[in-house]
Amino acid sequence: MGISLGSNRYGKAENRVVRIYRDTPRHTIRDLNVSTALRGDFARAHTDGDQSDVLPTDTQKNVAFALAKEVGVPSPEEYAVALARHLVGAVPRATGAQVRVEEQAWDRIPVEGVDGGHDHGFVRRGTETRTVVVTVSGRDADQRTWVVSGLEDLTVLKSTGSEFRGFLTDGYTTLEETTDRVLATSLTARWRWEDPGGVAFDEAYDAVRATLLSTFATTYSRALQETLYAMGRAALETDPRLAEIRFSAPNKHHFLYDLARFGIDNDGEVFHAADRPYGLIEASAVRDEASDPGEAWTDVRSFL
Ligand SMILES: O=c1[nH]c(=O)c2[nH]c(=O)[nH]c2[nH]1
Repeated sequence: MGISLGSNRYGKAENRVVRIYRDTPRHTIRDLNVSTALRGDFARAHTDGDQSDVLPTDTQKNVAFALAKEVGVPSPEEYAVALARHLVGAVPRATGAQVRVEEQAWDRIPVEGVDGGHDHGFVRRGTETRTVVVTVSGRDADQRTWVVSGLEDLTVLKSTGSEFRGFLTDGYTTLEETTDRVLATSLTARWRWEDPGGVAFDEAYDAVRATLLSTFATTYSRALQETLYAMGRAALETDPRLAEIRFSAPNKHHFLYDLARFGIDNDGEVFHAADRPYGLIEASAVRDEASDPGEAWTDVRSFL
C-alpha cells in the first residue's frame, strides 16, 4: 500500500502577547494574539518519531514573548516579520514560516480635564480586530517576505442609500426588489503590500480603515458587490504601495417586519435583523501592475 507523508507544518497558535511601553508615565499597549507555523522537512518527526529537527512549539512560544521585548512591537507587521525570520533562522530544516497576528485596540479612558485620555487606564475598542499575516519563504539570501495587513469584524451599517433590484429570477425566486434597504456587514479586509520595506504600518492602517469606512458611507450601493469593489478601488487609490485588497463580507440582512398584520404602517422603520443564513460576498481589487502574489495568500483564512 503506497502512502506517503503529505504537507505539514507546526507551530504555537494563539499566544496572547501583551506588550506595554512604560518608558514614560504615558504608557502604550499592544495586545496581540500571535500564531506561528513552520514548514520544511520535518518528515522524520512524522515517520520515525525523531524530534531532532523539531524546535518545540513551546520554544516558539517563548520566542514570541522574548521578541516582544527585544524587537518590541513598533507595529504588528514589523514584529511579525522579525518573528518569522527569527524562527526560520533558528531551525535548520525550516524552509519557511507564517506568523499571524491579531491585534485588539485599547483606547485611553477619557477623564475630565485630561487631554487625550488617561495615561495608563484603557478601554477596549469595539469588536474590530487588526490582522497581519507574514509569510517568509526560503533561507538567508534567497529569503522572500510577504506582508498582508487587514482587519476583521469591522461592523458597519447604512440605514438608506442602498438598493437591490433587477436581479435574475426563476421559479424559486421570492425576494422582492427594493430601492431602499438597510445595508450592513461585518467586514473582513486584507491588503497585500507590494514591498513592505519602509512602510509606516500604523499610519497606513488608519488611512486604509478611514478610506474603507468613508467609501462605505458615501457610495450609493446597488449591491454589496458594488460597494466592496468601490471600497477596494478607493483603498488602492489612497496608497500606491498596496498591490491588492480582498474582502469577505457577510450581508447582515435586515428584513422589514410585517406590521401590516396589526394595521401599523412600517415605512422602513422596524426590521428583523437576522443572523443566519447570510449572503457571503467576497471580492478583490487588484492593481494592474501588481506583482505575482507568490505565497502571500497561502493558508490565509476565508479567501478566494
Ligand atoms: O447586495 C446584495 N447582493 C446579492 O448578491 C444579494 N442576493 C440577495 O438575496 N440579496 C443581495 N444583496
